[in-house]
Amino acid sequence: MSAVIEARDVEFSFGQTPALRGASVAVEAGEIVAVMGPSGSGKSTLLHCLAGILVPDSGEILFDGARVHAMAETERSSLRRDRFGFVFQFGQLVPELTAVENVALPLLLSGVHRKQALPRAQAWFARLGLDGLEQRRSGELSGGQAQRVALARGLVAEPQVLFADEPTGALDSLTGEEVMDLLVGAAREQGTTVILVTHEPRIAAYADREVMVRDGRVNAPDRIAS
Ligand SMILES: Nc1ncnc2c1ncn2[C@@H]1O[C@H](COP(=O)(O)OP(=O)(O)OP(=O)(O)O)[C@@H](O)[C@H]1O
Repeated sequence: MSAVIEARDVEFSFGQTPALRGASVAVEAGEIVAVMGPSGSGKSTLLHCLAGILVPDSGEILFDGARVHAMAETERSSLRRDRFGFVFQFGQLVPELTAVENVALPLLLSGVHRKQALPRAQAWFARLGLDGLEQRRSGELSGGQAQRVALARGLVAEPQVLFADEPTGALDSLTGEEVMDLLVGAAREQGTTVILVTHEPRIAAYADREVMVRDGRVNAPDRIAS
């Protein structure tokens, strides 16, 4: 099978600080991959390069046959909006909007009319056990509830790839596992590919496969010891 998204020999530095030093990884459609590794090893930078948020200094990012590293910012921005979904450690909900408006946001930004977007967003509330919380603002939600709202926002537009950077990092372990059950269940149902950055083996265990980032490079787990 061929990869839906791939990094080839990617290098990226923040000024003088090298974050990626020839990172390569290929992820197949529908696969759930956990990106593991020590703090500062380059996990988030790799995710940001794959998602077209950062542009590599050298190397290639390929998505569905397209050369993401060579795209103009406007093209990468449409790609992120139309084909990718995102969930971060701290849900990053827009505090001025209600929970249902937050979930509807990616649809509204893609040009879906409010009349269609809000019911589609609404449908996620029952699915994620959030019934009745639609009109709350982020300050009126628990951490676990807010993260489920963020997950719904990441998946509502049925992205091809969901990028999740420590999505359970701010949650207690039980709530974190609930969020992971929902994330994996919904992704499998939609056939969404998931790239999940985590340093917790318990969370990585939800993935089909783990890759390990060390010193800005990606190793298969069985090659780490050598
Ligand atoms: N905005 C930035 N400016 C300068 N250096 C940065 C920036 N972001 C990351 N770095 C550096 O790049 C390297 C890789 O960072 P990155 O955040 O990708 O690692 P990580 O594996 O995700 O770490 P963590 O698990 O702690 O989140 C580190 O040396 C880090 O200090």
